[in-house]
Amino acid sequence: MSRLVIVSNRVASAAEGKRSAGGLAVGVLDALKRQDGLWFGWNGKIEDTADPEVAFHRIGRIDCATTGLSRSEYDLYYRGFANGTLWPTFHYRIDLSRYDAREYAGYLAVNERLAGMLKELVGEDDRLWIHDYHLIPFARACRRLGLRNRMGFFLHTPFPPEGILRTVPPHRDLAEAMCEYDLLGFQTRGDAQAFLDYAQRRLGLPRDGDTLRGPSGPVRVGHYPIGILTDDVQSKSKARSRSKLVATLKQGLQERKLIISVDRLDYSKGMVERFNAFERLLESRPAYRGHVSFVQIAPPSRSDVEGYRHIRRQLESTAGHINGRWTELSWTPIRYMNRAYERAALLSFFRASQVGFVTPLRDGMNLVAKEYVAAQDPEDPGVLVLSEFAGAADELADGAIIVNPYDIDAMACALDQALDMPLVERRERHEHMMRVLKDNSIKEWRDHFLTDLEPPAVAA
Ligand SMILES: O=P(O)(O)OC[C@H]1O[C@H](O[C@H]2O[C@H](CO)[C@@H](O)[C@H](O)[C@H]2O)[C@H](O)[C@@H](O)[C@@H]1O
Ligand SMILES: O=c1ccn([C@@H]2O[C@H](COP(=O)(O)OP(=O)(O)O)[C@@H](O)[C@H]2O)c(=O)[nH]1
Repeated sequence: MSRLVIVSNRVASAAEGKRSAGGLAVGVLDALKRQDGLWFGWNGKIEDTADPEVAFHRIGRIDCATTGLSRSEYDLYYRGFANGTLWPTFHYRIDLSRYDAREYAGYLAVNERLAGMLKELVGEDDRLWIHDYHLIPFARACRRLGLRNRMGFFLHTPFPPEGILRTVPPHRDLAEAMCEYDLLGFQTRGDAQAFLDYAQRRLGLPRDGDTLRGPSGPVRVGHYPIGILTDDVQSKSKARSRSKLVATLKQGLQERKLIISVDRLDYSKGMVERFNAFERLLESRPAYRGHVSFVQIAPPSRSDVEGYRHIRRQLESTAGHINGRWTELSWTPIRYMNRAYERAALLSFFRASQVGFVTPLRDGMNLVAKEYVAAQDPEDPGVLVLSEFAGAADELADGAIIVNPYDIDAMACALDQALDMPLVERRERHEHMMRVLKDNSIKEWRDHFLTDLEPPAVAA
């Protein structure tokens, strides 16, 4: 029988429900919960052994197989090409991107090693679903080893337009490697279109509707916006709304309104601009001084990559400056926390807040935006202020207040509008967004992708 085999750099840890601060692991775990399958990838550890092995653990019905990375693999593949070159470029930050041919060679080598390990674990009928920018050449490595399985690839980040992609020297090799998959999935129509444009113009591939004629066969291209377990988020946030943590949060607020943001500490998330917008609100509308608090939860991420160390210093100094200027004996305007919370706790914080402030400069989807909406009390919902550059804006534009995260004044106005929005309008907007989230939950994401991965029916 055919099994679903998921391959991603990040695999959820054995203790399901443990703190997890990344959307890919959260999304894949939710998608696999209802189905038997195998999930293969990195165990998150640096292990200096000449002969890395595969270890197995189970999360519910899911078998997980993981392996370590050696120090040099970690440096070249994860810290180097994946997060020092591809991540910034795919988020339109070519100023933060660098290129080193040795890192690219290391990236290819890790893909080959992982493909070799996976070969021993899969049957010939298994469907392979590969995730994210770490593993672009994975299908090509598998094909070279003789694997003929159907293979689909889903990119969780944005895919940039040609002019930006071409700043990565091996751009052509990467795009050709993408054409070894049977199906390529992107978060938004715009991302899918950017890839199709590149493949047609630069690789000269003929196109038939949503399918490219690649050198090794047809490559179907589509967009599959990742969703959440909407009902589950709703019930968890309600169940936790009377927890000790929420009581502590409310005690600290003392009836003040709460603006909340949650992001991995990443330069793509637009946190400096967001802090500045909050300060602009205090400057321009004095009535809010002492009456609104902003909580930013930002667990550290990839802290051994230079761009991340820099943004951390910048945020510390910006938050310090704003709090130094505005804090009163009984009120601290920004509470900036570099720690992760369990997801259920975050959902209960969302429900206790009046505004979800989600303003990335660029983001593949941003699951926090969707979780914020689903976590609200439908009778008295908070308002989502959302960047137009988050993938989630394609679906939530009619219910959220959409902002340009580079426009500090406009973001301050949006906060004012959100804090002051009448109940009737908040309910209408929330209802609208909930319909969208229920119609495109994580189940639809998985089912649409896997249906499209099936081979086309052969005419009798
Ligand atoms: O694995 P890490 O290096 O610790 O980083 C965490 C994950 O970050 C990124 O998540 C993306 O996927 C989300 C779900 O589709 C999406 O909402 C978000 O916009 C993306 O940024 C990254 O793409 C993952 O590979 C990482 O595991
Ligand atoms: O302290 C934290 C911070 C984040 N998250 C979860 O991590 C995911 C972040 O996904 P998102 O798509 O917003 O961004 P990413 O970090 O993947 O770029 C969401 O499900 C959050 O609820 C969490 O569980 N604990």
